[in-house]
This record gives sequence, structure tokens and C-alpha cells, in this order.
Amino acid sequence: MNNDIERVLYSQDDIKAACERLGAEITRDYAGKRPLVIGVLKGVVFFMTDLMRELDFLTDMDFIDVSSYHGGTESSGEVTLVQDLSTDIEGRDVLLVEDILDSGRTLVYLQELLSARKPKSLKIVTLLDKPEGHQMAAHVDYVGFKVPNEFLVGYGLDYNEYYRNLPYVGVLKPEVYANK
Ligand SMILES: O=P(O)(O)OC[C@H]1O[C@H](OP(=O)(O)OP(=O)(O)O)[C@H](O)[C@@H]1O
Ligand code: HPA
Ligand SMILES: [Mg+2]
Repeated sequence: MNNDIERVLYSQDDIKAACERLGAEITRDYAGKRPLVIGVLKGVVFFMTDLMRELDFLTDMDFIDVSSYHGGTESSGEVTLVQDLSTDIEGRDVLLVEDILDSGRTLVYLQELLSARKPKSLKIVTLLDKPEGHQMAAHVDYVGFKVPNEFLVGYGLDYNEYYRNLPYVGVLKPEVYANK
């Protein structure tokens, strides 16, 4: 698996430090509140579990599963809702947690979907933001790292559903997905 990685962008230690920094900032901003934390499956699983443990307030969590890459390296352009929330978010302070903001389609879709359900507030945290990938303007409130315009895997991010379990974020060698 490691032979398919061109270079490591963020090590386990880098990611841990980012989770601690974001967790402290979010903890300050939500003082006195009990936000619902929503993770965007599947890519977010590792970041969600690490970030949640840095939040020093009472909170519940839920997940929503949406998909648009279908295993490939390019967005299909269409976001599909695979599995909805099980929590009513009306009147709640909601913190949406994403692994990566790339084209922006997923977050624009989720912002529209969730805002229509009338949460009291909706903020978004993403571990990774790829500015050169943006095609739609998605607003995010907290960012871990700004990343270069390359296809990344690891720490939840997949190619063809693989590589999610790498403990770091790395650049996938283009020959792995060339001519696919
Ligand atoms: O900004 P965008 O271009 O929309 O890309 C970001 C989204 O794409 C990936 O999800 P994917 O559709 O691959 O589903 P997965 O999380 O199950 O892998 C990633 O986890 C984000 O949710
Ligand atoms: O760079 C990426 N890697 C994996 N999944 C993704 N989904 C959007 N961008 C990416
Ligand atoms: Mg994916």
C-alpha cells in the first residue's frame, strides 16, 4: 500500500496537532452550547473520532452519508444522498465535519439540505481544503490544512475505496489511477 504513495503530506503527528488546534478553537466558540456534531461519511470517520475527543463540551453526534466520486479521482458532478441523519436538527446548533473540501459540490449540497431543516446555527469544519479544486463557493468556518491540487488518500480519503486506513494523508502516485 505504501508503495503507491508519492509522498506523505501530513503525518500522524501533524494531524494530531491539527485536531488539537481545531478542537480548542471550536470548544471556545461553542462555550455554553450543546451542538450536534454531524460527520459526512465515509471519508470523515477518522477525523470525526479524533476531533470529537478534543471537544470539551456535552455533545451528541450523527452521520450523513453522501457520495459523488464513486471511487474515482473526479467528482461525478452529482451528489447522492446514501443515508440521511437520524436526528431532527431544527433549532439545534449544528457542526458539520468533513474530511476534504475539493470542488465544493458536497458542501454546497449539504448546506442547502441542512439549512432547509432550520437549525439554529450551522458551522462547518474540514480537515483539508483544496483551493485550486473549488468550482462552487462553499463556506467553511474551520480548516485544518490548505492542500495542493493533487489527489490525496489516507486518514479516511480513498481511491476506489482503498487507502482509507493509511494513518497519514499522502499524495497517490498518478500511475495508480492513470488509464483507469
Ligand atoms: O468538494 P467535493 O468535490 O464535493 O469533494 C469532497 C467530498 O468528496 C469525498 O467524498 P466521496 O464522494 O468520495 O465519498 P466518500 O467520503 O464515501 O469517499 C470527500 O470525502 C468529500 O465528502
Ligand atoms: O483528493 C481527494 N482524495 C480523495 N477523495 C477526494 N474527494 C475529493 N477530493 C479528494
Ligand atoms: Mg471518496
